[in-house]
Amino acid sequence: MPGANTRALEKAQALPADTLILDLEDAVAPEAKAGARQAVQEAVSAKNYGSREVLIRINSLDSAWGHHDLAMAVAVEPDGLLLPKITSGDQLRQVDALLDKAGADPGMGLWAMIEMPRAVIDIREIAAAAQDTRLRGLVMGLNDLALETGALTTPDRAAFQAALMMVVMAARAWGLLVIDGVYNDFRDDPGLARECEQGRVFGFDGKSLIHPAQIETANRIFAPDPADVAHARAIIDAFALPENQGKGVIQVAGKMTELLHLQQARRLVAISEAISGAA
Ligand SMILES: CC(C)(COP(=O)(O)OP(=O)(O)OC[C@H]1O[C@@H](n2cnc3c(N)ncnc32)[C@H](O)[C@@H]1OP(=O)(O)O)[C@@H](O)C(=O)NCCC(=O)NCCSC(=O)C[C@H](O)C(=O)O
Ligand SMILES: [Mg+2]
Repeated sequence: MPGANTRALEKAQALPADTLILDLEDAVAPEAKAGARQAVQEAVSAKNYGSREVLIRINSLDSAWGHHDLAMAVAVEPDGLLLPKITSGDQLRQVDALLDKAGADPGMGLWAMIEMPRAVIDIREIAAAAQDTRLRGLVMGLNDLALETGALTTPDRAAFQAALMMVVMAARAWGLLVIDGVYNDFRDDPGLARECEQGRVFGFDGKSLIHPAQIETANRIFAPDPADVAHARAIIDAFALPENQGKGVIQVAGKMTELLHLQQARRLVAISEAISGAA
């Protein structure tokens, strides 16, 4: 939500979203930047967002506002910073070093917007910064990617599918979370649902949203299916049986089930339990 929109900042206290992104970048006009920074500072300091994770999207450090945004964020300690238009791992290292120098809480994570052609091409190098920085996740920015590439945004996102999958692959290779881009037509619920389904098929952990009306759909589609959770529990129980100790492959409900499926099952159950715990 735009940092300049104080009604949205207030409304966010009751929205059923896992994470709130308070934006100081593209959703805020240049003349409103200082006011938005002040509003975000007050909103985050008040600590009224409960268990929702709070990220502040700061302006680029190359802009007139980036360093002021960073200093404010260090002071109010959000859960993380979302960095726009990242094109290299070194940019993440630079912010990481500034956070350390400013004495930021080591728990404050970094998230990178992947929205420039160079970011997609160099995604492997950007994601690898997870090894030596606070990088926690990647967020697709398809509005900027469309602007930069000239590619058209169609309902099947054909022009972006390769990029989307490259980013998911890189995130998984380096143990990062990965969030799909926004759907601009916030009154088109079937369209949003279709895009959430596609994002889920591609392996995204969730979807970034721009309007409260989009939350229910995204939560429904990205939440684990109860039947899948039940099957995951059956896999965990089956591998725990004494007769299956030391086995690498067993059958569960008629399906070949290997240790990698056990790993997947544990992840699904953990997500499901996190959602019920937060509800
Ligand atoms: C798109 C909007 C400008 C529409 O706003 P509005 O016309 O006010 O919508 P509504 O009248 O339907 O709003 C109903 C109520 O909901 C509140 N509201 C609206 N949006 C939000 C929000 N994002 N968070 C919290 N609350 C919100 C309104 O205040 C109304 O409240 P009430 O008074 O109680 O009725 C607007 O939705 C908006 O600004 N959305 C977010 C835009 C944004 O943040 N853009 C940046 C992120 S997208 C991006 O970064 C793309 C990426 O970088 C890329 O390149 O792709
Ligand atoms: Mg963008």
